[in-house]
Amino acid sequence: MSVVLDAVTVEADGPSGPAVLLDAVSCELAAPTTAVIGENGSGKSTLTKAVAGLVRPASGTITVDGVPTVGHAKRLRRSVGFVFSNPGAQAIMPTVREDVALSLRGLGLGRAEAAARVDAALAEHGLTELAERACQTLSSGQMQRLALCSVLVRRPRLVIADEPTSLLDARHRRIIADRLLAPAAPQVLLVTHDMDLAARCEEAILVKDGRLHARGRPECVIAAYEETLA
Ligand SMILES: Nc1ncnc2c1ncn2[C@@H]1O[C@H](COP(=O)(O)OP(=O)(O)OP(=O)(O)O)[C@@H](O)[C@H]1O
Repeated sequence: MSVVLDAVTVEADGPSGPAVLLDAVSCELAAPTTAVIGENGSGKSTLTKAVAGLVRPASGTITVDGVPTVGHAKRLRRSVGFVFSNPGAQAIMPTVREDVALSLRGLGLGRAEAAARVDAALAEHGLTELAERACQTLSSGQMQRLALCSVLVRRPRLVIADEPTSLLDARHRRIIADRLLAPAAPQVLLVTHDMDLAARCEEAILVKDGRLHARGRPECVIAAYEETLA
């Protein structure tokens, strides 16, 4: 899918008038995997939330495969999945299985097909044994795997994941990274502070002070990031 940002500015109320969180960002993101890197507070989450239609630009436009993100939330939800950086906020159903199953509502699947898809997704994310557990009893890392599972089970064409491996142990970090970056996986827009993970993407962008500071091969963008930190 082609994600096109054209002069996107995002503002929020600040103590002395509107604060600019994103400042006239323009780019096209069409690589199978794109890493979004940058310092804390640089605007990475704001940018990805705007692409998912969760944040409304003050000016400029964003289109996903030609569909504007503003005013097309329902259509966007069919093809774009968003994994939040605080996974606890994402689980809404009492049990793990119910939470994953809820994601399939509205897709028109038969009961047996939906149940099979939920079982397969739970197994892929190492959650089978936790299927009947109350979501709120999961550890942070288990909750993060549930958040990703609940998004991927819908088979979105574009997955936007905000630091999806930040709470995982080394084994699960590798499993989830391999899954997200697999050739047959959906297109991925990945916010991360893990430079090894960023380096495995096809492309990277560097956000600095709400602006697009660099874009290109991950190794070049990571080098540009390191220069800004020097
Ligand atoms: N609703 C809001 N109101 C005011 N300021 C906001 C709001 N949302 C975000 N900000 C500010 O905008 C800036 C960018 O935030 P954002 O969450 O996009 O950063 P980030 O690059 O994802 O950071 P991190 O790496 O820490 O997750 C930060 O200074 C943040 O405090």
